Amino acid sequence: MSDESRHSPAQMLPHTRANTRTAVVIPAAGRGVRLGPGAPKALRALGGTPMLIHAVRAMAASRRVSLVVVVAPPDGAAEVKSLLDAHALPEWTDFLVVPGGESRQESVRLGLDALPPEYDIVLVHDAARPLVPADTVDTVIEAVREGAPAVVPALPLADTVKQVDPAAVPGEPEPVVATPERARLRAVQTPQGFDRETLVRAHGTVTENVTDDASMVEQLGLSVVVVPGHEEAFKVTRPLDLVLAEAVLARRRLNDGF
Ligand SMILES: Nc1ccn([C@@H]2O[C@H](COP(=O)(O)OP(=O)(O)OP(=O)(O)O)[C@@H](O)[C@H]2O)c(=O)n1
Ligand SMILES: C[C@](O)(CO)[C@H](O)COP(=O)(O)O
Repeated sequence: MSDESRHSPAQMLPHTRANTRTAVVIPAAGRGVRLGPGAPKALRALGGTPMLIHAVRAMAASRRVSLVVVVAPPDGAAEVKSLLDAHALPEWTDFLVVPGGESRQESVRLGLDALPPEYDIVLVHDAARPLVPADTVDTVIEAVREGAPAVVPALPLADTVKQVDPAAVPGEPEPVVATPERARLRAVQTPQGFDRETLVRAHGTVTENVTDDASMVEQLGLSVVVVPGHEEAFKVTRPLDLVLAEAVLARRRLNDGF
């Protein structure tokens, strides 16, 4: 075979995943310690509706999402299933509920284990990011369909970031060891999108605790790409985030006229 025929233009096109089915795993099993005392974070109200329901609806708003797997607090799967039964979802979206684990990573893996075989694109979305717009979800799915094994939505940073000495004395001022160039940094959100086989392999390979799924794919030596995130996809972590989320929701309801 000549070099030309071995590298014909068709062969050089990135592998695309045109006839695909997309599922979302929503880890919702966290306690929400940083938000303060109360029910598990995903079940706390935002605009009178549990945060988890907002997150599920945000995923189901994309017509490409046909299954949502909710990973519930370990002893709360029945309660979460009743909640989902009681709140309307679009008719094109099914859901499953499974109990979660001790860490976010373990909860995501338990969600992946429950995925039926016909789904080849998997998104992982924090229940704690209830207000991500549908356009962001679609942008992530599109990039995976076009061939990227792992896709993260992200935003440039507004603050300068300092790296501190890991050996700093607790309670004492922390010595700065570096200032990474801000223009090259991104604050990463969810949903993160994956070719299913890649994500399953990452969760089966990486054993150390990490803070997002895409970093596990990076550890496999595979490429991860960034697409534009959205300001409203912020994570509800601390009490002030909940104040902001209520304000964003109120603004949306005003704009939608209800
Ligand atoms: N054992 C865990 C821990 C976290 N999560 C989920 O992972 C997402 C991101 O985690 P985070 O915002 O840290 O939530 P919590 O762990 O609940 O927060 P905290 O660390 O303040 O307790 C959340 O949707 C959370 O429910 C999970 O499914 N299982
Ligand atoms: C996955 C994530 O939302 C990306 O920013 C984030 O790392 C989750 O961190 P958390 O401490 O578990 O909330």
